Amino acid sequence: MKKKLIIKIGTSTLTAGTNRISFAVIESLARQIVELKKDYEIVIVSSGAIATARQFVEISGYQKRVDSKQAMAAIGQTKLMELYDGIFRTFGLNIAQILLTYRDFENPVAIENTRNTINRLWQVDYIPIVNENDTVSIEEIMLGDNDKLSALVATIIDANLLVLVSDIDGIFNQNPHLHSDAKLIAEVTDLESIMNFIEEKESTLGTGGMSSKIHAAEICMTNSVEMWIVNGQRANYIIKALHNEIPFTRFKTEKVKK
Ligand SMILES: Nc1ncnc2c1ncn2[C@@H]1O[C@H](COP(=O)(O)OP(=O)(O)O)[C@@H](O)[C@H]1O
Ligand SMILES: N[C@@H](CCC(=O)OP(=O)(O)O)C(=O)O
Repeated sequence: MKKKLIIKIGTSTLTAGTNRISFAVIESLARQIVELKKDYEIVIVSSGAIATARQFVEISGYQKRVDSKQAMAAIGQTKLMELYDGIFRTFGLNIAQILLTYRDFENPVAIENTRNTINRLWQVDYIPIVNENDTVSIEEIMLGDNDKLSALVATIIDANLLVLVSDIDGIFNQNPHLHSDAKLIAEVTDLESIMNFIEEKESTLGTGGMSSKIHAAEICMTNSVEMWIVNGQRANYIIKALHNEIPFTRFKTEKVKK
C-alpha cells in the first residue's frame, strides 16, 4: 500500500518572494510529484488565492478589509486552480479542488465526507488541492497561514508525513534572519525544548511565521503524523529531503506508521 503524503505550500514559496505566482515553483512541484506518486498518495494544501487575484485586480482596501480579502480570494482561487491544472496536465497529473474550514474538522460527518472524497480521488488518480474556504471562514486570511489546516487534513486522513514547504531550511535555535550564527535543529521530539527559539520578525505579509508551524507540529505529534519543514527554494526539495541530501527539520513522533 502507498504511504500518504501531504505537501503544504504557502504564498511566499508560490510567489518566490515576488508579487506574482511563479510557474517555475508549480512546475518544480509537479516534477517531484511525478516521482513521488510511485510510492505516495498525495494531497497538496496550497495557499495563493489572494496573491493570484492581485495579478488581475486590486479590490480597494484588500490589505485591511476582510470582505475585500475574501472577494480577492474568491476571484483568485479559480485562477490559481487554472494555473495548477495547466501546468500539472503537462506532467500528466490530474488535479481536483477541495475547500475546507476549521469548523469542518469539528464535525464527524464532514470529516468522514472529506476522507471519502480524498480516498475516491486517489482511486481515480486525481490529486486533491486543498485551500481554506475563505468565503465562509476568515481565520486563515486574518492570521494568514494554512499550516494548521494542513495538519488537520494530515490527521483526518492518517497521513504518514506532512511536509511544510517554507522559505527557510527549518527551525533554528534563533531566527536566522536576525542572527547569522543561528544553527538548524535537525530533529525535534519535544516541542517545549524549541519554544524559546521562535523570534518572529515584523512581517508585512502578516503570515503566521514559525509559531504557526509549531502549532501544526503540535497537532501532528498528538496524532502520530511526522512533520517536516523543508526549504522550497532548494532544487528538488522533497525528493532530496527524503534522501537526506539537504538540511531540514523533522518533528518526530513515537509511533511509526507502516
Ligand atoms: N527559530 C526560528 N527558526 C527559523 N525561522 C524562524 C525562527 N523564528 C522565527 N522564524 C521566522 O519564520 C519564518 C518562516 O515562516 P513563514 O514566513 O510563515 O514561512 P512560509 O511563508 O514559508 O510559511 C522565517 O522566514 C523566519 O523569519
Ligand atoms: N487562503 C488564502 C490565505 C492563506 C495564506 O496566506 O496562507 P500562507 O500562504 O500559508 O501564509 C489564500 O489562498 O490566499
